Amino acid sequence: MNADIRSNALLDSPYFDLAGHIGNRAYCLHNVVYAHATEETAALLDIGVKDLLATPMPSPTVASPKGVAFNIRQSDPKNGLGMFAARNISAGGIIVVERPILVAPYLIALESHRESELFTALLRRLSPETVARFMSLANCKPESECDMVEGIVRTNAIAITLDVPDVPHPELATHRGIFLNISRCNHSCGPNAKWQWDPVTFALSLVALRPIRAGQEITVAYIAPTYSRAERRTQLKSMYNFSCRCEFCARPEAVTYRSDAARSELRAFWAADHLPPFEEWCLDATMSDYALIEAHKRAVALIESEGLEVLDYGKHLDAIAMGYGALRDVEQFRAWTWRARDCRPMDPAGSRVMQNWITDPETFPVWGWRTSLKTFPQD
Ligand SMILES: C[S@@+](CC[C@H](N)C(=O)[O-])C[C@H]1O[C@@H](n2cnc3c(N)ncnc32)[C@H](O)[C@@H]1O
Repeated sequence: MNADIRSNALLDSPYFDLAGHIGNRAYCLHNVVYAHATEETAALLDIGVKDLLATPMPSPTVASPKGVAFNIRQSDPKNGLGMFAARNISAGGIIVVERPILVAPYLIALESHRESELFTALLRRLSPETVARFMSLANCKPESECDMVEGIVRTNAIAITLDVPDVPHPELATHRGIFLNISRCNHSCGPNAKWQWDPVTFALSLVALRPIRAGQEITVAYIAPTYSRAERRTQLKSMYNFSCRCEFCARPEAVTYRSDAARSELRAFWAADHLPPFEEWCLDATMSDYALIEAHKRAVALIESEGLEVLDYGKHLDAIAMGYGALRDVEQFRAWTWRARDCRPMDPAGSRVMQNWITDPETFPVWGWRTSLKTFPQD
């Protein structure tokens, strides 16, 4: 393979300088080796990138739940197959942890090969069962655009970042992976799950963003969901060739108008200058006691109405709890810390710390900061 692609012997060194070789890439086909696992992954990698990856890859730090939490079956007929909850799943719960079957750079500096030839070469390194499952995945691309293998990759690839230096060349870390189960998740503009990639263990977790009832479809967002309905639909059509049929796109026009405004407000929420930093609010008596708390509560309300827990929901809950802690409001502090703790069931260490704060609020690191520190600015 390398003979046909531009090669550079320098890249074969594990200590090579990643910068400076952008115009002279050499790739290799590589089967990733996992510790204590039999999953198979065929990867097309820059040779230098391959040498920087751990081998064998360590075991995932989070495991798939005991007993299958999902099944794959027909969704709305026009949406094809989808992933459905096999039992009730709580917010923050792991639905499945999966290794990719194929990995390739997001951008491949090709001189003579077509992408589809590279993907076909990768498929030859996998078992017939895995190849058959790959070939059964959805293909949204017309034949006039690309062949079936490339169409399947382009329909199902999920962006992943490898554990290699990405400065000043982010493309060296930026890759795409194909996952046999998680690829079956359909898109929603108010998704109830999200992808969480761990580059160190090469594992993708699917995590619930809010409680999902048994039988409900599990959805993710293929694109940033804060754009307007019209913008989202244009993007989904051009990237994945479908007209979104999620419940948020199906809302009546008047609701869509409010929804677009809410999403735009959420997109701007963390922008610089929008809110004073927490320490500044603690010190400045000219600001309302509730300035920060009310802003974050509004964001929480907008997120809940739009189904956008994917947008830092936990960070807003933390900020509200912190605000009440700084004001020494025991009751509200406990209530919001409880909520912040409940959206992190997979973080036992963090949950324990929060539980201690609920039991004894005075141990919260910024307890009473605003009530004891706030001063009026001097002229
Ligand atoms: C990655 S696949 C998802 C799984 C796919 N439904 C299957 O049968 O394997 C992406 C394709 O699913 C369909 N799809 C996903 N989300 C959809 C939605 N919200 N509305 C309509 N079609 C959707 C589209 O055909 C899209 O190109």
